[in-house]
Amino acid sequence: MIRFEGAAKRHPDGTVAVRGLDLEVPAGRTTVLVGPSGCGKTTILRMVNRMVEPTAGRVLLDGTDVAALPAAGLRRGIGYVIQQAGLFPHRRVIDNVATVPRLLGWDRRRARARAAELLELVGLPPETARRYPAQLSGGQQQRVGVARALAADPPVLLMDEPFSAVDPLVRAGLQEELLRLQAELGKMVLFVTHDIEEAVRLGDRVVVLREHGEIAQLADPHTLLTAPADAGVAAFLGRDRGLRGLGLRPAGSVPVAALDDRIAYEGWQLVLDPDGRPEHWVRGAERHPAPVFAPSRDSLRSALDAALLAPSGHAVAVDTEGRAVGTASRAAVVEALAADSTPAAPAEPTGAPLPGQVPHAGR
Ligand SMILES: Nc1ncnc2c1ncn2[C@@H]1O[C@H](COP(=O)(O)OP(=O)(O)OP(=O)(O)O)[C@@H](O)[C@H]1O
Repeated sequence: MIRFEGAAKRHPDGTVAVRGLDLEVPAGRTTVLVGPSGCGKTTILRMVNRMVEPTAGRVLLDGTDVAALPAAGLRRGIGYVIQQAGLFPHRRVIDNVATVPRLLGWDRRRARARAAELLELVGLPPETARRYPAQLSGGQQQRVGVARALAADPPVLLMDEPFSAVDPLVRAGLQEELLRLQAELGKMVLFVTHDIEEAVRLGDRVVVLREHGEIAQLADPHTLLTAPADAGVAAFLGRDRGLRGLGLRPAGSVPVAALDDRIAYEGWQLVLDPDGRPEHWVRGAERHPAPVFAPSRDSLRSALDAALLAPSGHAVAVDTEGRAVGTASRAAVVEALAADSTPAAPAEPTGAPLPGQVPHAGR
């Protein structure tokens, strides 16, 4: 387990990158740090392998303060994957992957055999082994980066935006591969991304950060999407951000409940204009716009946006004329996402989807 105890980083110029983080990263699971640019994600990740030393607090790895461990040895025991893979350009792919085993004193033959095994594990054809990194595609280079990080079978993998430099299709393939690998290997993965779709897809737990590495919410993806902690998190999940893959899928599968005055929308009441078009959600003196989606025309993305941004937690479904026909709760939208993303699986009769099902919503 990795444990951050009041871990903070203040740069010499006074910039506070991370104000003081308390966080536990459990073994065998994938924990994703997500948040806007500059919120401190990379800084937090690098505190683990001592590429950044905290200016206050500490980071414990399985109970030992990493500051007490020699940096080189610590890093050999932690896989590290970065954007653009960071491969050695003048070494062949096989020798890139064999680097850490060689540093650990393995003979060349054994290190190369292990490297060949790993290239296969990450889905690279054997002929890529003899090539140089520049002779591979971006997606293949990222796979080599993952193979290299796994070479010494480290219990911990740090991944810093590892897939953000490749196009969306390749990226989806790499994410798929990581899910498969993780199901097989069960590493302690700490993964950084600014993409909420990637976060909910890969994470067993998602840590939404705001400025200075402050935790806005820590939850499994299902909880995050159905019960964002506050308006800031909802806005981050909602409009303009991530979950783009959902934009291609129709919202027709979202179950819409009939409008009913008796439903308590957490105290909010929906106000319609004389033609039946939604105007506002009103609660006492509070008044908020009522985000809508048209099931016949809009995407799941629009339905999710509307549900996340509605103060009542319910999106208003409208017909093609914009008249309200019913409402859909956040949970209903998220369940539609989960159902839609697992068409091949036998249908679960009832109950909320488990964490781990919903994260694959982007597929
Ligand atoms: N050497 C430095 N000196 C001063 N400020 C720094 C230094 N390195 C990073 N920072 C600042 O610390 C903050 C956190 O940086 P960090 O790279 O951890 O953010 P991030 O969330 O990973 O961002 P991004 O998503 O853009 O990569 C930023 O405001 C950044 O400008």
